[in-house]
Amino acid sequence: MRIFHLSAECYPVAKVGGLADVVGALPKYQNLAGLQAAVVMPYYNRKFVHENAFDIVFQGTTLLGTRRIYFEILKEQTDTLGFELYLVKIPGLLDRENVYSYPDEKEQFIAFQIAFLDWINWSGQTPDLIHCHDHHSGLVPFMMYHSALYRRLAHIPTIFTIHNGQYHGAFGWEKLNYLPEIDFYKTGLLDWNGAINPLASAVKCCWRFTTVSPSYLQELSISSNGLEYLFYVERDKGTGIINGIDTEVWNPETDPMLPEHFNPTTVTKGKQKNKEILCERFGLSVDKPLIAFIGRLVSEKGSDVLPAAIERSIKEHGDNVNFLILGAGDSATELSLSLLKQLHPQNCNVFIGYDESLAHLIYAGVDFLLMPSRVEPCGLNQMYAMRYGTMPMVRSTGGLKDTVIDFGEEGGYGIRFANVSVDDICVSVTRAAVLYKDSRKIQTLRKRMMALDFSWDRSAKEYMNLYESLIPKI
Ligand SMILES: Nc1ncnc2c1ncn2[C@@H]1O[C@H](COP(=O)(O)OP(=O)(O)O[C@H]2O[C@H](CO)[C@@H](O)[C@H](O)[C@H]2O)[C@@H](O)[C@H]1O
Repeated sequence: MRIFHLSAECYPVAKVGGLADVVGALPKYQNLAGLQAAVVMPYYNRKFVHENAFDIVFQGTTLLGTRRIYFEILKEQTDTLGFELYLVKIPGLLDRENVYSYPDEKEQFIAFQIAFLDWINWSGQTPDLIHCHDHHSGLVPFMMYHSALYRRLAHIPTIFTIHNGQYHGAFGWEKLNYLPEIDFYKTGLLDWNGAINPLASAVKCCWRFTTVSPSYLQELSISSNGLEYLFYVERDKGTGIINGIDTEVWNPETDPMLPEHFNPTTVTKGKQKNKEILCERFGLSVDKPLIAFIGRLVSEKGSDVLPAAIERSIKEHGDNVNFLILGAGDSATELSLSLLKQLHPQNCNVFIGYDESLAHLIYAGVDFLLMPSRVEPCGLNQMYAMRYGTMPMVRSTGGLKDTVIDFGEEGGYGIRFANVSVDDICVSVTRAAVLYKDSRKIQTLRKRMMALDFSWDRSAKEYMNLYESLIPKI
């Protein structure tokens, strides 16, 4: 079965967040299970692209409104990532360094999708299924089924996976002419609330959509930035499949980004060594419980509550608890965190920015990972943390609810709290600080977490079952 995954991000080519991790891992595990899964993404002027060799496998021109654009499809020569990787390169549009936030972002992603469809159409390829991820590829199902240009592809099933339902990629109707000639009677399938909404269109037009956890599927009908009714009406098309993690990349026994490797037997010593290195670098004490936050500093992640919660916790615990933050995003939160670091240099440090290897060291070296998310479609950080013997402290929502059981319950291993509030976070910090003193219990819980199976094998199988239900002949 030949599958194309379409995504704006893919680790290690270009990563902004968890979307990249999933698209960089799922196809690899699908291929190991016997599928032929490939990834198609925009070309980025980045390290991976410079360090690997590519062939131009297709060249074409297409129209974006009145503008004729030239595009190339590049294929990485050796399939080094465990799957075929294709990049869509469009000079002046898809050849830049960053993934998001350019003023002509809409044009970039529309051109990406059109170039992909033109390529498979004109090169005579007929994949068994096309799997689109998030709104950046959300117009593909509509164009395949309602543009005469792509009639040859109209029988191919499409799956749309929602990693983040807060972002829709919506734009005004004045840009309709960017799309190839479409069936005018079907324009309602593009619309939500008076705009062209790629996420809504994908949910309406795809054969099936998935969310990255079962709880998130339920939550979308209650809160999805205006699409609640759509998710309610289309609920029977949706399936929640929890993400896996790439256990080859995230392996504390072999991770090249860790100064000290460890396994469940050597976890206490291994984590202590990594903690020492981390504390030395950030001027923190190894003897105190160390709680970290890693992620985008945005409201979805609840990061705006962190400064007040950390400040109060430090006071409540008479300086006997330490915090380390790695992230970037909202400038007001960045500023408050930086001030906090100046006020409490012995108890709190902050690294504003993106640093993949520091993230690995933090997962390995800290005792607890705090995730006070308002919205968390799946969350990968808590799974990375547990794989590295670090206890997650999570707000009970979305995928966090589906993957973390409170240690107060039978067989539990994490800390859960109900609200994104200073009060709830402080209570969980207290629970963490008390637990930290019980080293035997901590050791038992670390081993329990490290024994959990968050590998892709299970989730890849669930996607496979879904694909098979759409293509009965395989
Ligand atoms: N400053 C920084 N430096 C280094 N590394 C950093 C970093 N900030 C974030 N990261 C890394 O980026 C990834 C974030 O993954 P998440 O799943 O938490 O986030 P995201 O919200 O982007 O993804 C969305 O898609 C994923 C995948 O489906 C869902 O799990 C999630 O709930 C949904 O919001 C992790 O690998 C984390 O270590």
